[in-house]
Amino acid sequence: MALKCVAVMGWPDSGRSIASGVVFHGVRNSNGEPRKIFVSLGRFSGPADNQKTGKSSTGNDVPGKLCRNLVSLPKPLTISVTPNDGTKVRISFKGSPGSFTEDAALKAYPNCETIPCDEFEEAFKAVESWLAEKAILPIENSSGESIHHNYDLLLRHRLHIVGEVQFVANFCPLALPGIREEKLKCVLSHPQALASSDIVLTQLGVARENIDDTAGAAQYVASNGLRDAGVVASARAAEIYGLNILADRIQDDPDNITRFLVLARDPIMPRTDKPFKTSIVFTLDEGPGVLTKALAVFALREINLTKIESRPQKMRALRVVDDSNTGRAKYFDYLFYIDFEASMADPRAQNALGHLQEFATFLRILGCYPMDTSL
Ligand SMILES: O=C(O)C(=O)C[C@]1(C(=O)O)C=C[C@@H](O)C=C1
Repeated sequence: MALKCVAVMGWPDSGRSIASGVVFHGVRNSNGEPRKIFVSLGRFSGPADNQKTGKSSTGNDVPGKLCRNLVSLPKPLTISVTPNDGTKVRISFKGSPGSFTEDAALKAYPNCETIPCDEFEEAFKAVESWLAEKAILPIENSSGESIHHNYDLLLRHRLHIVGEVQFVANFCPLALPGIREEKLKCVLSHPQALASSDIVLTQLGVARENIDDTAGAAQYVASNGLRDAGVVASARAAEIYGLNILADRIQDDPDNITRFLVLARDPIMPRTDKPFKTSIVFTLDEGPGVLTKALAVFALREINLTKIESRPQKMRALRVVDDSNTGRAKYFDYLFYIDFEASMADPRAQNALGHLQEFATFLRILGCYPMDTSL
């Protein structure tokens, strides 16, 4: 059967069914039965009552049909947009005021109100409970580290990626006023900041102590008046907590970039008039070459991949390949996270995901959002 892909974009019109996504018609299992046929970009919170008419019992558009009222959709959200009523957009983040994540939020939304949270999960929950409109979280660092926990949270929660921010973190050693660097016995900071400042910290010969976030470390040293402890944090943290900046840019790699994701309750409208990226997560059946086949759906359409990450499926980490469970290996089941350079409004991306949906055992679009090309 020929695969037909239809992009469906819509907006909640009565609160019940949020129809914004990509629907793939005509995908069937090997036994000929229709397979679950939509890939959610938005939240399809109600069942598709009538796939033929595209109307729910309440008369709203439902997944399965192209919405006809595209022209009357509300203005799509874009990065740096403030709410219409003039209030500041509220952005939750994990960390203390003065952290690099807050810097990234201010880069994308200069007039935003930031909401510090103790944990990443709390930042998600702040958006889900309408305390914040958006959340921002680090996802990867150019030094090679991915923040794996945040990949897991993206899947566990139903927020949508609506933007990315690339940010060069400028690491500065800070200390109480009057303290010179020779007096420091230890330096406190986020493990990423300590690892990225290895050369300078080794020269100083100081012990290193991990703290949850760079600005939290600055706050701790300042509020406890620690005279033999320094901090690696931002210049803004120095200002907020009354510390002195002893040096600038001590990171081993001056272009050490952290990539942050901006999340919101609703997706934004995919566009083709500027570079967009799409992030997905999927699972595959076990078998030789299945991942190669999955990646080929993008290569065939000349779609560039910018990131691939795999994470074990936490809920069923071990799969028994032999029902008798005698003498056979057990495999980990993996989730594959991929970012690719194409908008879901681009037929190439729709076709690639339609193709992937033919053999992926699970597929979710985490978001389609403008690429940060500022660096
Ligand atoms: O601790 C901070 O200031 C943060 O914003 C967190 C974080 C991270 O999680 O990687 C962000 C960017 C910097 O590279 C260091 C730490």
